[in-house]
Parts: sequence; structure tokens; C-alpha cells
Amino acid sequence: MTEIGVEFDAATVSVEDHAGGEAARRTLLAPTTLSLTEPRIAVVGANGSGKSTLLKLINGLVRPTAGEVRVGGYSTTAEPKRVRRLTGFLFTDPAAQLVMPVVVEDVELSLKATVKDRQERRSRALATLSALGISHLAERSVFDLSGGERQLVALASVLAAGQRLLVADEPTTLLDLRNQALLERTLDTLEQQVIYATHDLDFAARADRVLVVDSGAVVYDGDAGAGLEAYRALALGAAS
Ligand SMILES: Nc1ncnc2c1ncn2[C@@H]1O[C@H](COP(=O)(O)OP(=O)(O)OP(=O)(O)O)[C@@H](O)[C@H]1O
Repeated sequence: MTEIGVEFDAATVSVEDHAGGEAARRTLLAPTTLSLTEPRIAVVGANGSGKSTLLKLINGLVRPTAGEVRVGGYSTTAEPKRVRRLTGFLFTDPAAQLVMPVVVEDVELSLKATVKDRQERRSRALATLSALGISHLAERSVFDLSGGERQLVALASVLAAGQRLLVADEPTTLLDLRNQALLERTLDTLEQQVIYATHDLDFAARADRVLVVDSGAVVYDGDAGAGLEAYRALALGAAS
């Protein structure tokens, strides 16, 4: 499968900031021009630097206030439905995306648009849970899962949908060491393009390309080795 490609054409995100009285425009993302075509792209940066804002622009959850973002050639503003058909999104907080009360039903829901037969949906959902080693959770209530279990179920639901681009916002934060390795191995073997934000620099180091975000701007864009060095210098320099 070839990468579908994401284009940022001078995309900017600004918000009205009401804190402190009179409303003012605050820039969350400075004008950004990027062409994202590599199979694995990691986004790193400090808390509040703008990583989630950048990722949410890709599936249209955040719309650019100026400029344009296109996924597979479709504008996230003009054709959001087409963009969502191409793009799976894994949230930092998995509770934000589990909508059905029972685990297997949540995974089945992801298959509804593409698999008409109910039995087929059930068997594919169970196979996806099995591939992630979480078959035992199939009949459990999503409300009773641990944070890490929820994160794996959210991953199963997104993988079942099978979109050609997967965007993942800090997908390992709630996982123990073993499940972090499982998630990283799973993402490594996927055919689809994966763009992910992470604070785990070993995980970022596996990417073909790294973007470093700082104060709402992409300040480094290139190979992982130099990118992570730039990020370390930025972060540790700021702390000293
Ligand atoms: N809708 C919004 N309205 C106002 N401010 C926002 C909005 N969304 C995000 N922000 C602000 O934009 C900045 C960037 O947020 P973002 O969530 O993109 O950061 P991040 O790099 O993902 O951070 P973290 O590592 O903590 O998850 C933060 O200061 C945040 O408070």
C-alpha cells in the first residue's frame, strides 16, 4: 500500500483568547507548510507546544483558520467526510473514542461502514482483539477497563476500521513496558502510513522522519537522529 500523503499548505491555527479580559487572537500554530509522505512520521515537543493541534488538523478535528490541509488530495475543510474515511485517529485519552458499552461491540462498530454481514463483523472484531493479545477483554464493559486496556481496545477499534492513514496522539502513555513494545511492534508492521506524537524518544527514533514542535511552530523537520538531538538541546537548554 502506498502512502496517501498529507499536505499542509500554509496552515495556521488561531483562537480567540478571552483570558485577561479583552478577546485577542492567539496563534496555536504558526503558518506551516509540509508534505508528509514517509511511512512513519513522529512529532515531538514540550507539553503545550502544539503537537495535538498539528495532528488534529490532519483529520479535520481542528480546522485551519488560514491556509489548507489536504489528505490524499482532499481538503479537511471542504471534504471532511472523505478525509475521515482515509484517516483513523487514536486519541491520547482512549475514553474519548470508545462509544459502545462492550469491548467487542466497539470494535464491531468500526467495521460497520465496510462489512455488511454481522457474523463477519464479529469474527473480524474478535480476530483484531486476538492479534493484540486481548481476546479475554472481548465481553468486558469498556467502563471497567484499566487505562492501558482501554488504550489497546481503542487501538483495536482503529485498526479494524483499516483506514489508509493512522494518526496517533501519544498512543503509549497509559501502557506498561510490555504493551508499549506490543503497540510499537504493531505499528511497525502496519501497511498504512502512521503519523504519531510521542514523549517516548526511543519510539520517536524508529520514525523515518521527525518533526519537532516548539511554541506553535515546526522548528525541525528531518531525520530522527538529528531531530531528537535538536529536541533534547531545546528541552534541556530551556530547563537549565
Ligand atoms: N481549542 C483551544 N482553544 C484555546 N487554546 C487551545 C485550544 N486547543 C489547544 N489550545 C492550546 O494550544 C496549545 C497547544 O496545545 P496542544 O494540545 O496542541 O499541545 P501538545 O503539544 O499536544 O501538548 P501535550 O504534550 O501536553 O499533550 C496549548 O497551550 C493549549 O492550551
